[in-house]
Amino acid sequence: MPEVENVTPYPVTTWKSYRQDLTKMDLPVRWASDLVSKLHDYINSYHDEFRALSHMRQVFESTIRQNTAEDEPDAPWIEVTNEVDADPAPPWEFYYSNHMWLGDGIDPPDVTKLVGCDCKGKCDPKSETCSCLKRQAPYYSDQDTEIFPPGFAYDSKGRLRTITSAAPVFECNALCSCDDEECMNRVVQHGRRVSVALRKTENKGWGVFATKKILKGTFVGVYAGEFLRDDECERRGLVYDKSGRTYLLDIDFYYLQQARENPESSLECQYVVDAYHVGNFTRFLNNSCDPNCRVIPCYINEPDINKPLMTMFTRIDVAAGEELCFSYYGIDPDNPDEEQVERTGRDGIKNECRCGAKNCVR
Ligand SMILES: C[S@@+](CC[C@H](N)C(=O)[O-])C[C@H]1O[C@@H](n2cnc3c(N)ncnc32)[C@H](O)[C@@H]1O
Repeated sequence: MPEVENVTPYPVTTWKSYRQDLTKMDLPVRWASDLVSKLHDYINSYHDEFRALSHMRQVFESTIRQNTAEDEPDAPWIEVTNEVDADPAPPWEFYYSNHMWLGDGIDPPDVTKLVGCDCKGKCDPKSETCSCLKRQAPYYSDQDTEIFPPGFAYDSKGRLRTITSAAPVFECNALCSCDDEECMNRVVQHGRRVSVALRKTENKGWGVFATKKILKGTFVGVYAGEFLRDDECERRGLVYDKSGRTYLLDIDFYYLQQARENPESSLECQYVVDAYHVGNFTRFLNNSCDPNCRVIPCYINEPDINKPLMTMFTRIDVAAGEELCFSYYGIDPDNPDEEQVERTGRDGIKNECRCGAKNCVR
């Protein structure tokens, strides 16, 4: 067919060119250097007795609500409870946020490299053209196609179809033409739906507890925090080690390790998420040698394979009242023989592990 000449002085706008224009759009970028600590500085300047007042718990809960009002308006309220000692809330040492905050030397996502699918309405898990599905497929190609037919990472209820491997998830993104509400390949981007509480534990500090039953494969939350280069974290790790508490989480998955072994790899350094100064409830997830959650790498508007979001999903059904935990050491009860990745790297637990699991190995 001959090219149609554009006879008007204005460019012809098609759906495709409209989406290409979106690549010039600015996705919101948050810089760690812009983080504010006004509220916690103010509260920490109060007298100890005032900070110990029980109503500080409500201030903490309201701060969570206020800082997440835009990105998870429908998420269940996070309650803070403590039946162990008199602390009304966790220490006022971090800014509550569900987002990633970029540290020095970290480039924002290059949206000109982001590819969006051309699907209309709901993305079809049997589609032969959906580019998001094509991106997902190689990571699931080793599955038995009888019991695990090709498709998206999620089932129609938004739960992971397999949780027995840390295969990455590629969600539809800001450049996709599918429907934001209807598409089954958009789960993490819609935010938390599970009911959780922050509770003080007997011997591991604060922890995260399910307040309602959570089914296997359910999205729990993004491990939000500062997105940093590994070298920056070496220094931080030494400081955290002294306190015996760390919130560093290495981004180190099997497929990134394989890429790094390739001599032509573009991966300059490893990346790390630090949830000490900024983070959400997932920063309170404790370690377990028999975990009920697992870290899954997830990509939404980030085309760089080295920079996934670290997302938490349940790996088994979790009953109301159970503590949510993951393995800092990459222990995977589904693949016990697999080589373990030391996930928090720098001594996630300085002293002995108090997870209480029968198979506790630390
Ligand atoms: C990411 S934080 C988890 C939240 C922490 N409990 C708090 O109160 O802020 C990691 C720290 O919690 C403690 N921790 C987590 N799991 C533990 C376990 N199984 N046994 C002992 N301490 C644990 C260690 O101090 C560790 O460095």
